[in-house]
Amino acid sequence: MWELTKSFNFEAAHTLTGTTLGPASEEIHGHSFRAEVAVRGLPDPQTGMLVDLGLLEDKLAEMRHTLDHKFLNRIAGLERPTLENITRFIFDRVQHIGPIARVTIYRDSCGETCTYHAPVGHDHR
Ligand SMILES: Nc1nc2c(c(=O)[nH]1)N=C([C@H](O)[C@H](O)COP(=O)(O)OP(=O)(O)OP(=O)(O)O)CN2
Ligand SMILES: [Zn+2]
Repeated sequence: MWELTKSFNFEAAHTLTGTTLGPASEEIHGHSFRAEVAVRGLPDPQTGMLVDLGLLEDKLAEMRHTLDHKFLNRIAGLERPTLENITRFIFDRVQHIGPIARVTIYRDSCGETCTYHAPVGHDHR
C-alpha cells in the first residue's frame, strides 16, 4: 500500500463565535494554514503512479485560489470555518481526482492539526 501526499499553504481570515476564546476569536483575524491531501492505494503497473502528481497540483492550485487571502466565512459552504469544516470543504472538492484517504490542515501558530478521513471503502472516482 502506498500513500502519496501533496500540500499547499494559504493565508486566510475568519471569525469564529461560540468558542471559549471569546472576543479574540470573534474579531476578524488571520491565520497561516497548510493543507495536505493524501491519496492511498496501489500504483498502476503501467504508469507506476498511484495518481499523477500533476493532477493533484492543478486541483490544489484551484483550492489555493479559492482559499488564499480570503475571508473564509464569506465562502459558500464555509460559513463556519472551523478546522473540521475546512478539511471537509477541501475533501469534497478534490475527492474525484483519485482515492483520497484524508485531508489534514495544520495551523502551526496555534499548534493545531485536524484530519478528515474518508469513510472506509470510499472511492469517489
Ligand atoms: N473544534 C474546534 N474548536 C475550535 C476551533 C476549531 O477549528 N475547531 N478553532 C478555534 C480557534 O479558531 C483556534 O483555536 C484559533 O484561535 P485564535 O484565537 O484564532 O488563535 P490565536 O490568536 O491563538 O492564533 P495566532 O495564530 O497565534 O494569532 C477554537 N476552537
Ligand atoms: Zn482564528
